[in-house]
Amino acid sequence: MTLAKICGLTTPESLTVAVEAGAAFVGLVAFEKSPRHLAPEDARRLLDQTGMVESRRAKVVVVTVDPDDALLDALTRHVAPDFIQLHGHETPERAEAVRARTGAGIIKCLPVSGPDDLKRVTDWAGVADHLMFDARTPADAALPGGMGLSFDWTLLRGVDLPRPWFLAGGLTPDNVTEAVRLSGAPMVDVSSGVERAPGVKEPALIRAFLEAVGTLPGKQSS
Ligand SMILES: O=C(O)c1ccccc1NCC(=O)[C@H](O)[C@H](O)COP(=O)(O)O
Repeated sequence: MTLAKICGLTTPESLTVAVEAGAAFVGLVAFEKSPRHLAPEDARRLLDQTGMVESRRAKVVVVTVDPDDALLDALTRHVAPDFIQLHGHETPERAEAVRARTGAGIIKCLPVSGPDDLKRVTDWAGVADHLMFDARTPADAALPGGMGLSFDWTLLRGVDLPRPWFLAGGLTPDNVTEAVRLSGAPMVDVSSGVERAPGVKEPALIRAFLEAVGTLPGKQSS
């Protein structure tokens, strides 16, 4: 079974659709430059509005970019996420400190534009619970993720990876089947591919994406 994360959810409607349609992970973005940004208090309100605090029907992931301790403390207090996704230039040492400070699991995103980018994987073997491979955004891009950009999925095929991993970047309901076939990904992540405008999720696209993922054969990730 291929597992899916729907990222950048900001409304009760889209969060509910994602969970009910089978997302294993739901992502909330805590990064002020993002159109999907939620302050910790707003993230908590969203979880409360959808009953997610009690049910935890999907794992809650908060996406951060080089978070400082004040943000981590606020996220822990208000959200208590299952995972913190590190989407910046964090080192393995900083990731260990984030885990110790928050008690959350760690998803480390590694940007990919070519085969050399996969060499960094070994640094994260004993540190991250999950890895994420996302398209490297241009140096002048507004955001380091959530840009709808993809990379050569075949780079990941047959690569021995030390942790369960997500394929991310430019996935859509129409291409996710091919992306998993070419990469061998056990888990997939999407944001802009299920939006009608930046930061505005489209429930029908969330359902279509999760339906496509649900039909995939594949390895069960842990
Ligand atoms: O989504 C954002 O706004 C964002 C901002 C800053 C850092 C990371 C961000 N998103 C991280 C994700 O996990 C996205 O789902 C991932 O980059 C894939 O995005 P997309 O290509 O739009 O599907």
